[in-house]
Amino acid sequence: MYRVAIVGRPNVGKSSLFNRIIGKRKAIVEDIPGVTRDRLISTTDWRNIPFEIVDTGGYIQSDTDKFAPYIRKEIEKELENADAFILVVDGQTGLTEADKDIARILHKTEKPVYVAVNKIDNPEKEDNIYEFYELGFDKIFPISTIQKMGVADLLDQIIEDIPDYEREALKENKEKETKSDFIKVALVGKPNAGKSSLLNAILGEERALVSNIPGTTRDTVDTIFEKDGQKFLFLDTAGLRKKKNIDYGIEFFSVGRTLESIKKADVVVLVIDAEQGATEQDQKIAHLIQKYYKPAIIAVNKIDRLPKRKDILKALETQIREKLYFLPYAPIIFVSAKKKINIDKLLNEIIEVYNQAWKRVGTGKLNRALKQLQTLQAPPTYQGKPLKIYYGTQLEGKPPAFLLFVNYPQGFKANYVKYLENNLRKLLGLEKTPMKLILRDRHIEKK
Ligand SMILES: Nc1nc2c(ncn2[C@@H]2O[C@H](COP(=O)(O)OP(=O)(O)OP(=O)(O)O)[C@@H](O)[C@H]2O)c(=O)[nH]1
Ligand SMILES: Nc1nc2c(ncn2[C@@H]2O[C@H](COP(=O)(O)OP(=O)(O)OP(=O)(O)O)[C@@H](O)[C@H]2O)c(=O)[nH]1
Repeated sequence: MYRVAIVGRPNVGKSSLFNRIIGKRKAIVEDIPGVTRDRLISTTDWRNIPFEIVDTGGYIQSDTDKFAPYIRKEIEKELENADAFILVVDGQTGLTEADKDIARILHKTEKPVYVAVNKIDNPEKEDNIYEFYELGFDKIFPISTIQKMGVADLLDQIIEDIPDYEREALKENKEKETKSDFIKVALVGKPNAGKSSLLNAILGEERALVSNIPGTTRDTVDTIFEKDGQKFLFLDTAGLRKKKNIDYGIEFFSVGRTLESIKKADVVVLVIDAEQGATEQDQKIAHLIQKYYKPAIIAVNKIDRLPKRKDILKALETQIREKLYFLPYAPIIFVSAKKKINIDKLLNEIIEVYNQAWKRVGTGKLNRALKQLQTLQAPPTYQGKPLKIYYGTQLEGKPPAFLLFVNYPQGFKANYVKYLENNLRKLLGLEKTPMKLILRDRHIEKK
């Protein structure tokens, strides 16, 4: 996903801007190796276009140039990761040496840089932005996060500069993802959920090969496992096979490692402790799964500890669905690693979910479904004109992504897109996989 990083010296209002952009959404801490300060990240959208926004955090509470080395290191890390930058500066203080330092680093990249001159709380102060042209960037916006001014214009410009989605999607596919012999599985979950036990239950008596797959990070160890002719590759199982003694705080949960496994996986198994139900930490991991559009299974472990009553399981399922409402496609399976309950079922579900993620839908079938859904519930109007979906086509690769050509992409509100998504899942047999709907202006095609 397109990633926009907020950078700037301390106290200019980076966090205020970040919070204004994400609104009521939740941010999670992103763990980047080598970075000294926490980074907050959230997926958000503007005019229906999703993107990621990162708050690179404050650096050091000092206004001397002593913090320059830190800033340099942190921003240089982000130069690779982000697709665009918002350089926040303080319009009341004016241009500082530290701003220039940061600008110098940002000039190393070709990626777009937007200068947000913050604390312009009064339109009369807009002239304060001119001195910032010295930084060498021409997209400069007066904003006030406190007065809620200027942020929309800034976001409009950012969105406009995002390269067209289809090209992006195709570029991803060029990395040539093909359906391989192995299903790469990440077993993730909070400490003590039972990941190690579950892996052992899966491996059972059968001898698993522990392999060091070349090209992956040096210290990861993956485990190959084969059952009834289907090969599975369990990712990063070193920590699961040999217990590590890391004391995760209750508040802080390091997602770095988990994130790496999730990114690599074909299917993510999120292990949840049945006695606790879905917790805040599970929610954080689930957000990552969703963010990377990963097929997933929610394995509710330790059911041997619960009384064998249908209503209890039902209530647990409801709690999990509510808490992890943004992963509606992930099947829930109740398992016990200890008593080996439903282990085969879990493996079969991994295969099923994997196959759905690779499913190809014919253009005829897709367009009949789109037509049917528009007839059942017509899209709303936009600026007095009826919205229309002309036709759709599936993009290459997984998970299923559909490009829909419409008259006004910006007019389609989230609830109608959700309606389409939910019902396309049913009509196309994609209930267990994430899916992307990309709305595109039909006229762009002709440009
Ligand atoms: N007047 C005014 N003050 C603002 C505005 N935005 C932020 N501030 C104030 O500026 C100060 C710093 O804001 P933060 O958002 O914490 O700045 P930051 O860049 O994230 O700071 P660090 O975490 O130290 O790097 C706070 O006291 C804010 O209230 C604004 O638009 N106008
Ligand atoms: N009753 C019961 N206990 C289980 C089950 N699965 C795991 N446990 C217990 O839960 C505890 C944690 O299990 P682990 O497999 O070490 O959990 P983990 O998720 O790998 O933990 P970390 O390595 O800390 O991330 C151990 O005491 C296990 O014996 C289960 O199905 N039933």
